[in-house]
Amino acid sequence: MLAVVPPPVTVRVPSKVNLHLAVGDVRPDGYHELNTVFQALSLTDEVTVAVTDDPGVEVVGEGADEVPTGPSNLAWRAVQALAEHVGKDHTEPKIRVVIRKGIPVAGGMAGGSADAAAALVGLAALWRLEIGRDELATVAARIGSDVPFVLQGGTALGTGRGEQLIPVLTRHTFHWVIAFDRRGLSTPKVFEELDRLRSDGDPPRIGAVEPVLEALASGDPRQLALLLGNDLQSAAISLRPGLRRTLRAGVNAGALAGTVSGSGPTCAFLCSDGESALRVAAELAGAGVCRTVRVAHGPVPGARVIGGDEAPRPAPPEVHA
Ligand SMILES: C[C@@](CO)(OP(=O)(O)O)[C@H](O)COP(=O)(O)OP(=O)(O)OC[C@H]1O[C@@H](n2ccc(N)nc2=O)[C@H](O)[C@@H]1O
Ligand SMILES: Nc1ncnc2c1ncn2[C@@H]1O[C@H](COP(=O)(O)OP(=O)(O)O)[C@@H](O)[C@H]1O
Repeated sequence: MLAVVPPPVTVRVPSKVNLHLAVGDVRPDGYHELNTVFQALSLTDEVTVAVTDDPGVEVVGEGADEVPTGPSNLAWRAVQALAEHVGKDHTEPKIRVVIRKGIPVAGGMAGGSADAAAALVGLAALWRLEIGRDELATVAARIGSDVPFVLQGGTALGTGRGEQLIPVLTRHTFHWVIAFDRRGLSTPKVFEELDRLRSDGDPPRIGAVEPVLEALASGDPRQLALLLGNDLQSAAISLRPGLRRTLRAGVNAGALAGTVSGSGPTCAFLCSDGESALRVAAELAGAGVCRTVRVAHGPVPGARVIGGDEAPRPAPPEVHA
C-alpha cells in the first residue's frame, strides 16, 4: 500500500516588542527574573514544514545569511523537541523546514523564537497531533524564554524568565515604526552588560507595571507612550551608543515615544495612528540613523497556519535609509 504524504503546512508568526521590561536579579540557573509586557507585531516570519527524504533547514529573506541552518537553528530545535515529546525519531526527523524571514535577526524582536513557535504549530498540523496550546507552550518554553509568547500572540504579561504568561485584553490597535540596526546584538551579552552596569553603579530602573496595563485598557497611545520602559535599554546603548541618536531621530520625526525592543538593537516607535506612522517612517528613513525602517501594528495573533488562499504575504512597507 502507498503511504500518503501530507501536504506541506505554512505558519505565519509575529515578532514582539516589550512595552515594559523590568529585569530583576539573576537566578541560580543564570536567567534573570523578568516582569514584562509583550505585544505581538505584524512584522512576521513564515515557516513551511514538509515531510521529506532530505531533512534540514533553508532560510531566505531578511538577514538570512546570519541564520544558522544546522542543529542550532531554533526552528530545527523545535522540530527535535516536539518529535521527542511525542515519541517520534528526534535524532533525524524526516522534516524539511523553509523559513521566510521578515523579522530582523538578533534584533530583540524574538525572530528565532518566532520560527521555533511556527515550527511547533506547523508540525502539530502536519503530524495531526492531538496536542493543546498549553502542552505546545510547555515544549516551547524548553526552547527559549520568548517562544511561548510568540506562540500565543496578542498582548501579555510575562513573568519568571518571560515564559509564564497572562493575556492582557486590549481593544485598541497600536501603530509602530520599527528601525532595524545594521548589525544584531547578542541577548546574553546585553544581560551581562546590565549586570556589569549594576555592579558598578545604579542605572535607573523602570517603574511599576500597573500603569502600563491601565494605559493598554484605555487604548490611548499618548498615555502608553509616557510609560514605555526597558531596563535593558541602558545596557544596549552602552554596547551600541549610536542607538541614542536613533531614539532621538524617531521622536524628532514625530513619534510619541521610542524604546529599544528587548535586548535590541531594533528600536520601536509608538505613533498616534497609522498615517502618522507612515510619515514618521519616511522621515526616519531619511535621517540615516538605521539600515531599514518598517511600519507595523499590534496586537496581532500568535503563530497560526495560513490556508491555501492566504499565499505567503509580501513584506510590509519598507523604506531604506
Ligand atoms: C530579552 C528578551 C525580552 O523579551 O527578548 P530578546 O531581546 O532576546 O528578543 C528575552 O528575555 C530573551 O528571550 P530569549 O531570546 O528566548 O532568550 P533565551 O534563549 O531564553 O536565553 C538566552 C540568554 O539570555 C539571558 N536571559 C534570557 C532571559 C532571561 N529572563 N534572563 C536572561 O538572563 C541568559 O543569558 C540566557 O542564556
Ligand atoms: N530561525 C532563526 N532565526 C534567527 N536567528 C536564529 C534562528 N535560529 C537560531 N538563531 C540564532 O539566534 C540568535 C538570536 O536571534 P533572534 O532570535 O533573531 O534574536 P533576539 O533574541 O535578539 O530576538 C541569532 O544570532 C542566530 O544566530
